[in-house]
Amino acid sequence: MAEIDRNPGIPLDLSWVSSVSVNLPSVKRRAETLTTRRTVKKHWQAAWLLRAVTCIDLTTLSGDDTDGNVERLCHKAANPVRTDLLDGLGMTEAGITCGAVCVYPARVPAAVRTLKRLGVQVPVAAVATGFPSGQYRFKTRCEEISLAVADGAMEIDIVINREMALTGNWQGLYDEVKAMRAACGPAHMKAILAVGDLGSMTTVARASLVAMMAGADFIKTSTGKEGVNATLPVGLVMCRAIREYQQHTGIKVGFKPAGGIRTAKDALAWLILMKEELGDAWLNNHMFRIGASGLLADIERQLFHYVYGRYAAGSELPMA
Ligand SMILES: O=C[C@H](O)COP(=O)(O)O
Repeated sequence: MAEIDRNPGIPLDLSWVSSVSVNLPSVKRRAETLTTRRTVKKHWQAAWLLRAVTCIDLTTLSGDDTDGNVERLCHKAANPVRTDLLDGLGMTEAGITCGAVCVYPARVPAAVRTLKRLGVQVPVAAVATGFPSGQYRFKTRCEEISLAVADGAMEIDIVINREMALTGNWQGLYDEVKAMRAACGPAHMKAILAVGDLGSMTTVARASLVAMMAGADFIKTSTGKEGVNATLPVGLVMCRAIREYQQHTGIKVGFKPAGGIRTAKDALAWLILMKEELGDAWLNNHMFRIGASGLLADIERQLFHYVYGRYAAGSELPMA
């Protein structure tokens, strides 16, 4: 993401924040029609799926992560699609990689080392600030950011303080996110709202705005650990907040749905949402990421089908 502009943020505008409200039935209706009114034509699907691959933050966030499995993840992020499939699609020279590798702070050194050894420009994203709950002291949450940046993370996925959003303490939330943004230094910051914890779509829309006002370069739906994670209706509300922020400030903020996105069909639905609500400027990995631990396997299976006309046996796509 190095070459794109950052979001410098703006002063907190409380009257704008409190003026926001969401009409839930109309959001649901719109989300339902998104994938029925518009589909991706068969002969474009492989191209869209390859685009989705380049937008994946290939993720492992498990208690039993080791340097070994993080190294394997980095190899996969550097070469996400088998060479024969790329040959079959005429994309051998396209240099397709995932958007980033996303890991816990303790795994950043292994990820940075491995990607450097592989010689690919895939950034390492670290979750930080007491991910996933954020229930830690402010000082240690900020220190986690600085340590991950010092270890070479170029992107930081912070979690917001849910209590502040739930109680409408927008000034407190703004101050925290702004301080986190300062701790990120040159690293790009994605603000995870943990939408499944926020109780209402209006709170999601207001928290989206406050995070952007405080300087978030991306807003992200979920940690993947809440009961409800990325859904199209919530994505729609967040994309509209991004659009409103751009209309008022001229600043483009990126979007990252994450949590439970597992199928090629899901990936296409999220791309359609981006195209319909934000336009082509968001159809790239500078402005759009999909946080996922298990999505790539299904995309590779669909690409195999596209190239060979049949689905692969498990043994034919072992890396997936
Ligand atoms: O930030 C990424 C999420 O933790 C990934 O969630 P997932 O494991 O459900 O794909």
